[in-house]
Amino acid sequence: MEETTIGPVVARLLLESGAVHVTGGKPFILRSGWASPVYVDVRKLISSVAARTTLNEAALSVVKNRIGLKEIDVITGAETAGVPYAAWLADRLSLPLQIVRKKPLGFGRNAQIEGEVVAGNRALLVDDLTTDGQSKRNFCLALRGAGLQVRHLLSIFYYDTFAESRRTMDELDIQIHALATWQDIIGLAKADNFLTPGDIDKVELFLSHTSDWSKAHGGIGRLN
Ligand SMILES: O=P(O)(O)OC[C@H]1O[C@H](OP(=O)(O)OP(=O)(O)O)[C@H](O)[C@@H]1O
Ligand SMILES: O=C(O)c1cc(=O)[nH]c(=O)[nH]1
Repeated sequence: MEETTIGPVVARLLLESGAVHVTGGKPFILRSGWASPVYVDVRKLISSVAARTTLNEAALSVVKNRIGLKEIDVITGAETAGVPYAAWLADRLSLPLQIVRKKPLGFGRNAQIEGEVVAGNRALLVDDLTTDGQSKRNFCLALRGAGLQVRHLLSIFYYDTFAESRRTMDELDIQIHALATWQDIIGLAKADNFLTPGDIDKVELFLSHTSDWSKAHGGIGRLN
């Protein structure tokens, strides 16, 4: 897939599937405690065979053109929503698959990484979405603790508005490769009337003043 078409194509999938929710009332509370007027439910796409084909094409282009096929030994899906996308990609690339859990299972082998772990292998971490990157820190540290190398993250959707996520990626020395960001969604929503002008204003205000908006609506104002 052409590099320049990936963002708009994936944004269209998200908008057409109804994955982009803008609240008319109570704000959404996100994983880290941010309050938000929007919630992108990327998981919606796992049920669509057509979306699967498109996302696979987009992900393949990203791996080939931005990362390099020879740079990856294993595809690692992040619990929960990253797993299907990772499995599809591993299949297309004929690479091994792993799952990284949010925390060790707590019984049995007490494993946090499922599948075969080969120390030194270069893992491509795959998740459905990235907001402030705190889950990625957790996943990445678990993988590195097990001896894997992690330099690249493939995120189907990336907010790309939280200063915290950029800082986290820098600290972890990870490159994020997103198939779509808010810029793609807003651009398409404006061009094709997917969202009302009022909702677009609401989202844009949140995206440009994320922590203030969150704090004023009952969420956190910064990460602890
Ligand atoms: O913290 P970030 O790195 O910015 O990413 C946000 C996380 O929030 C979601 O997971 P969540 O735990 O809500 O749900 P899931 O178990 O369905 O994946 C999403 O799948 C990301 O893993
Ligand atoms: O950060 C989150 O928890 C989050 C945000 C979002 O838009 N969608 C989602 O599934 N999780």
